[in-house]
Amino acid sequence: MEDKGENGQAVKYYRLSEIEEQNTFKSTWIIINFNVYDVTKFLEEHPGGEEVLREQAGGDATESFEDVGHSSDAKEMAANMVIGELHPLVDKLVDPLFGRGSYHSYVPHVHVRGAVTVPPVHHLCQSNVTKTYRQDGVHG
Ligand code: HEM
Repeated sequence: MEDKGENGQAVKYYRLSEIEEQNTFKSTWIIINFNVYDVTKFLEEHPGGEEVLREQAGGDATESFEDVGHSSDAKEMAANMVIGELHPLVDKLVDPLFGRGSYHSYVPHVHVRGAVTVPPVHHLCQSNVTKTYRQDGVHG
């Protein structure tokens, strides 16, 4: 699926299942903040070592990336490795409470358009909260 990004350029969206397959030395992708990074060529150059990247291969590395407190230089380097974004629709049925720990970080991106999966109730509530104000000033 392609779409227009903020700067008008085409954005490539990858399904989680596609990303999960890219976990080999031949092709190593990671997700950070819904962006998909191809770090295959960077493995050996990574100052933190290739092992930490390999451990996150095919999955969501947002938390580990943030925990390290990477410098702004590191963030710039990462920006050059972006190949696309995580697809906004979750394509797998994952138990929201007992499944992968990283599931929750995908949830805010989920738009329910007849999708196979339903975000946890509290997220639905958040997006459905609407306030109506009646003309007599009483909050409905
Ligand atoms: C595209 C993604 C990444 C890029 C471009 C990147 C880049 C860098 C750079 C430039 C450094 C040197 C220190 C700094 O400038 O902050 C560094 C250190 C480090 N990185 Fe990454 N990194 C990436 C992803 C990750 C991930 C996903 C992890 C954890 C799983 C990780 C773990 C570390 C660790 C442990 C260090 C060493 C910190 C230290 O020695 O104090 N990095 N990384």
